[in-house]
Amino acid sequence: MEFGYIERQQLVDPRHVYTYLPRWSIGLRPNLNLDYQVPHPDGVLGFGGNQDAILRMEMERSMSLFQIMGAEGLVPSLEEEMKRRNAIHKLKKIVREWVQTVAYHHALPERYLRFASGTILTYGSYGLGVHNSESDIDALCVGPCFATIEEDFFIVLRNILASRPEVSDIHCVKGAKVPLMRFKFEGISIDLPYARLKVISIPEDVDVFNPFFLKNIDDKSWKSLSGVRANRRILQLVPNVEIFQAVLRCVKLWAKKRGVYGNLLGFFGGVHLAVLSAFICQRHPTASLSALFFIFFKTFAFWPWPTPVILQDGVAWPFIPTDKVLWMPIQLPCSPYQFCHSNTVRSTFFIIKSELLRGHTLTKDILRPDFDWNILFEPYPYPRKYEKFVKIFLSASDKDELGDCVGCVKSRFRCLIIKLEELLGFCDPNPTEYVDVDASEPNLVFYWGLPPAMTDMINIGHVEVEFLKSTNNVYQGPTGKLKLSIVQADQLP
Ligand SMILES: Nc1ncnc2c1ncn2[C@@H]1O[C@H](COP(=O)(O)OP(=O)(O)OP(=O)(O)O)[C@@H](O)[C@H]1O
Ligand SMILES: [Mg+2]
Ligand SMILES: [Mg+2]
Repeated sequence: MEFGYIERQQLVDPRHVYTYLPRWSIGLRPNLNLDYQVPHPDGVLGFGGNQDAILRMEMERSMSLFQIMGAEGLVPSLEEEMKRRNAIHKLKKIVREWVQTVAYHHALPERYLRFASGTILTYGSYGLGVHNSESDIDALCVGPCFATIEEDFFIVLRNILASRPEVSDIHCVKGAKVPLMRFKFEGISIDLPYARLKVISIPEDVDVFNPFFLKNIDDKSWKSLSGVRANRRILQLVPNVEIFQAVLRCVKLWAKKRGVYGNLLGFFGGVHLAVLSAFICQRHPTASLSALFFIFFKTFAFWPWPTPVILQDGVAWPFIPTDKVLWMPIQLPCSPYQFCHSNTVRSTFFIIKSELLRGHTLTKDILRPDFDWNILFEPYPYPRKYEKFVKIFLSASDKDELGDCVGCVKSRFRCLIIKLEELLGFCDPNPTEYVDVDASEPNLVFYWGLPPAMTDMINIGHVEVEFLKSTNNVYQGPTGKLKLSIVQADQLP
């Protein structure tokens, strides 16, 4: 059913053979050299034929995408939106008061005291306007020169937040590339990194591109600011923000349904998909939503990786070489033009590629009368595709401890994927998180697909020990439990 009509294509176009192969076999094959060219703008869908009819069809396809977005709850209700705005408003107030407290503790002279201020800048999916009711709010706390990250942010502000009735589940993630506090504010997940500027007074909507505010800032602050700067640049570069938001929502939905969303597992993160979507929107300023979604697949299914994807903004960027092997380099559109951090490994690269090819195969006949978007968004059927899975079971005596332990283990998932890849040649890290309701302790479970051959030969106990060693380097808190085992498809929840 799923690929019923593709069979015909398979006869004429050998590259569609790939869509038939299980994900695990794709990586074992040499790359086909496809002489592919990015399609030319507008009207891409209608080669010849009646232009009016084509436009009408395109509009219909775009409308059904909007309906799917609504049905999937991708657009938050007005009430949810107000709740988020209110949370940010309150957070800004807390930050302003915190700056005053810290200024007082640091004995800031009276004449400066009344100017001392800080602010909150939102970014991530919320900043781009593509969040849904489940998304976190990525909020950068911007503080003045005298407020340190170690004491004033991670201790004083943390205690202020912890004492508020709206705040729960607060964790400090100090060891991350971008150190942050993670907590719930009135039930909404907040990621709160910190940037310290070398000024005393910070305007509420401080210009993150103004060199005056960026002078002499430390490395951590620079990294924290880069998220906000990248997001704002993306919004400046796309020709139509609303269409870009719709494309990105659709692309994220597709990636989540097909199990290729989650940077920690080696798949796309929000920022990667934002740059890829912006890239398409920028090159096709007048194309409709359905056309852009089609072009997205057509472009990236055959992208000559590792050629980097670079959003143009009128200046020729230097190509910044890196010593790390990058499978899918995607450049951030703001100085210093680094690549988005990525955990992609060989397995996840080929999984992403195979899903992009599937996307292209399914959307290239978008104007067919019986075309249906729902097939594109069908969840990836793991239990049908793999016989064996590695089960990763994490548990702890309470929810807080589990939160810490999960954060740490997830940050080391790349090591585990690489280990399994070394032993078995392939691993499909399904990002879905399950809970074992029969277990007595709070827990979280992952099931990653494995290739059929050789699974019986690996010593999963040994893999567990090796993986635990790698997590011990980053996790010194009270220990949660980690158990790896191999299970059959029919043991999946
Ligand atoms: N791998 C990365 N490389 C560079 N910047 C990143 C990376 N991951 C996150 N960021 C920055 O942090 C922001 C928030 O990341 P987050 O993981 O919350 O994604 P998101 O786009 O908000 O999607 P989601 O809806 O899943 O939360 C991104 O928009 C980006 O600016
Ligand atoms: Mg986010
Ligand atoms: Mg986040």
